Formats: sequence, structure tokens, C-alpha cells
Amino acid sequence: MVRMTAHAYALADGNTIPAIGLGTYGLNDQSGVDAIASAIHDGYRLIDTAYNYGNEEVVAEAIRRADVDRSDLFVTTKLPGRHHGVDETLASFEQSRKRLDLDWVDLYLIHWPNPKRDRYVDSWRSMIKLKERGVVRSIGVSNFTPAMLDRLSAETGLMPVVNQVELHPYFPQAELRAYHAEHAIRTESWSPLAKRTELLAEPVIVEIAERHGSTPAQVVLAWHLALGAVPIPKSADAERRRENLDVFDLELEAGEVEAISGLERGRIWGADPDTHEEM
Ligand SMILES: NC(=O)C1=CN([C@@H]2O[C@H](COP(=O)(O)OP(=O)(O)OC[C@H]3O[C@@H](n4cnc5c(N)ncnc54)[C@H](OP(=O)(O)O)[C@@H]3O)[C@@H](O)[C@H]2O)C=CC1
Ligand SMILES: O=C(O)C(=O)[C@@H](O)C(O)C(=O)CO
Repeated sequence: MVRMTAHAYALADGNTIPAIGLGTYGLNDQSGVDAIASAIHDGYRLIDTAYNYGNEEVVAEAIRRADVDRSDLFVTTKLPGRHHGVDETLASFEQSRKRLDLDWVDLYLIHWPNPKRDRYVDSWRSMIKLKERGVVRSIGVSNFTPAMLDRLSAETGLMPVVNQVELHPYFPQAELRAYHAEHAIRTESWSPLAKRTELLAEPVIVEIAERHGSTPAQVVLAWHLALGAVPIPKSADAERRRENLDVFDLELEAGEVEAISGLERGRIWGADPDTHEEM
């Protein structure tokens, strides 16, 4: 069931996640600070970064510049693959927190499971500690399969409240979303616009956009909202960021959602969580 109030969802741990966020991969240096600060000014409240993006300090500077209460922001960062392990996770988190210049992080994710290394359960135990200490509000994972999620729950007794996965009309992930719904896991969509590629020129999307007087990107983001997934589009351009946020009045018909899901063809760059090892 999709529970959304005031453009946000309740998570299984009682916290609240905004219904849309800003992806920041590639937003670096001063232009990154300007872009993220202007996004916050324009109404973005969820900021998605990662240790591996090398821009946690850029996010920190943008937050310092923004005229928004810290408690109104929802900052996500992620644990890199090379830091999996009990002590490594605690140390890595502290580095991220310091770079972000925050007392707490709203959502901390294991970036990739790295199954060959097989230390993600250890990392998860440390993330549970970080949550207990109050330096992280919600803990989740990224790129996890149902088998990996089952294992986390079986071995620690705690299921992640979010799984951030590749999700866009070329890769709608119906089975994984059904598993999430059964286990009260909120789905977050990475590369929600399929990194732009040719998705936004697909006739079915262009036609629906024309029918609603919207843009193709808005139609794709409305599709994510219709699925109850949290998209985190990245844009370096202020106009496009505002366009991406202005989607809550666009309601797609069930048939339109189905037609967009019909574009399914697979992952865009082939990173399979069962084999990909993130550094
Ligand atoms: N957990 C994980 O493993 C992963 C997480 N992520 C997260 O997801 C975020 C988003 O994914 P990302 O890969 O960046 O791809 P997106 O699907 O968000 O697409 C970004 C591309 O779309 C363009 N774009 C954005 N808005 C519009 C628009 N309205 N009209 C036309 N083009 C547009 C951008 O160009 P421009 O900037 O010029 O506007 C950019 O080229 C990342 O930034 C990151 O935070 C991404 C990959 C993996
Ligand atoms: O999170 C991202 O934006 C990514 O692209 C990651 O998946 C990533 O940095 C990676 O997997 C590179 O191997």
C-alpha cells in the first residue's frame, strides 16, 4: 500500500522520507555547491550523496548556505564497498558525518552488497549501532536482492527500511517492488530518468506528456510516484531541477502507468548486484 502525506512517506521505523529527492552524483566543486544550494532554495528536501561521490563537503557547504532548518532536510549518504566490515563501517561513517558537517545523517545506506567480499552483514550490524546511538535516523541498503534482504533480517532481526535500486521505465523491477511492499521497505529509484539516454524521446512518453501538457521527464517522475517509489533525479540545471520537482499535480491513468512500464528492456549499464563489486 502506498501511504503518502504532504509529498512524503512514513518509513517502517516511524521516520518520514520526502517523496522525491535530488541526486548529486557528478555535482562537485563550486558549481555543485551552487546547484545543491539552489535546489534546496527551490524546495528539494532530500539530498542523496555517497562517500564515493567525493562531494560530501560540497553538500555540507550547500546546506550551510541554504536558509532551511536542518531538521527540515533529509540527507542520505552511503557506505563504500571497500569499507565493509564492523569497525570499517563505524570509521567510514564518522568520516562521512564529519565531511557532511552534520550531527546526524537521516538515511545511511550500504551502497552495494559486494557479495564476493561477503561482509555486508557485519556492516549492517554496525549500522544498527549507529542508529541506536542516534547519529543515523534511518538505515537502509542499496542494490540489494530479496535473498540478501532476507539474510540481513534473519541474521540481525532488523530489515532495512529503504532499498535504493536502479529503477526507471526500461527497468521497472516489478518483482523486487512486490517484495519491498511485503516487507515494508520503501523503494528509492536511482537513475530514475535512465540517465536521460533516449528514454525521454520514447513515443509513448512523449505522447502522454503532450496529453497532460507536461514534459517527458515529468511523466517519468510521475510514473515513479504512481509506483510509490522515491525518485532522486540529478540535474545540474536549475530549470530542469524545478521541472523535476513540479510533478505532484500530474496524475497518470492506470493505463498510462502500464504503457510506460511496457518499455521494459533491462538495466542501463549492466551492474548486477549479484556480481558487481563496488570499490
Ligand atoms: N545507489 C546507487 O548505486 C546509485 C545511485 N545513484 C543516485 O541517483 C541519482 C540520479 O541518477 P543519475 O545516474 O544521475 O541519472 P538520472 O536518471 O537522474 O539522469 C540524470 C541525467 O538526466 C538529465 N536530466 C535531468 N533532468 C532532466 C530533465 N528534466 N529533462 C531532460 N534531462 C534531464 C541530466 O542532465 P543535466 O544535469 O544536464 O540536467 C543528466 O544527464 C544520482 O545522482 C545518485 O545520487 C545513481 C546511480 C547508482
Ligand atoms: O551511486 C552511483 O551513482 C554510482 O554510479 C555507483 O553505482 C558507482 O559509483 C559505481 O558503481 C561505480 O562502480
